[in-house]
Amino acid sequence: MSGDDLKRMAAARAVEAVTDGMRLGLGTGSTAHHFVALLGEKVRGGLKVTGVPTSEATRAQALAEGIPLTTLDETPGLDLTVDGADELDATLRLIKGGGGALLREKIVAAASTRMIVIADASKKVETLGRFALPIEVNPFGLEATRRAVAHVLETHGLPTTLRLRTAAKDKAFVTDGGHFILDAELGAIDAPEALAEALVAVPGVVEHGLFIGLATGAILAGDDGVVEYGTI
Ligand SMILES: O=C(CO)[C@H](O)[C@H](O)COP(=O)(O)O
Repeated sequence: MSGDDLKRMAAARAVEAVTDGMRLGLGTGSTAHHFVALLGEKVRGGLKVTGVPTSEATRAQALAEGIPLTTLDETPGLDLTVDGADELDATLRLIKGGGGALLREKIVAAASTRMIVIADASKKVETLGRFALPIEVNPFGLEATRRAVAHVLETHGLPTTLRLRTAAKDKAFVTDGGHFILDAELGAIDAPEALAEALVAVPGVVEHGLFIGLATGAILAGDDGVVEYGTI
């Protein structure tokens, strides 16, 4: 089975957890794309839900699918967010932001009673850090912020190389919120909570991709089938 088939399989299981009247956070990325497409089919079949998209890309897709949308200003509390992840560990700590939507993804997940991660089984790791940690920063003072972030990484015994994420033609990638992303190749993050706390304390850091205490369940699809973790 292809990786994309596995993503769709995990998404299909998550759609089963959606019930009438739910206020949903709609994730970003290729796995969440499957979820939004399958949810759209259900909505066209009569399911009543409202969604808050975590990116402009997901907003466009959800609108095309006919999924009614709301905002966190109109609807500050959500029942369930379904989103992908770049990595997750056994305690449902995540690295997210490979698609650059980490800020809105974290705000939406934090506003939700439950967050289900959908992914192919290759995303599960023993120790977070194989995937480069995205750190979203304000463009103002980029070099000063980069130095301060490198200092935090050094004090946590981690590699300090930070790569400014680029888009087409070597231009800096710009998030939906108008920020840049520094990707940190860390290898293994032994103390994610401490690192998360230290990173958000750096002026200029808008958010980082460590999602701790947010996911309540995970659906992972592999060649042997679907495995669920936590509460679905
Ligand atoms: O965090 C994300 C976007 O910011 C995505 O959820 C993450 O990158 C996983 O993407 P995919 O489902 O395409 O593997």
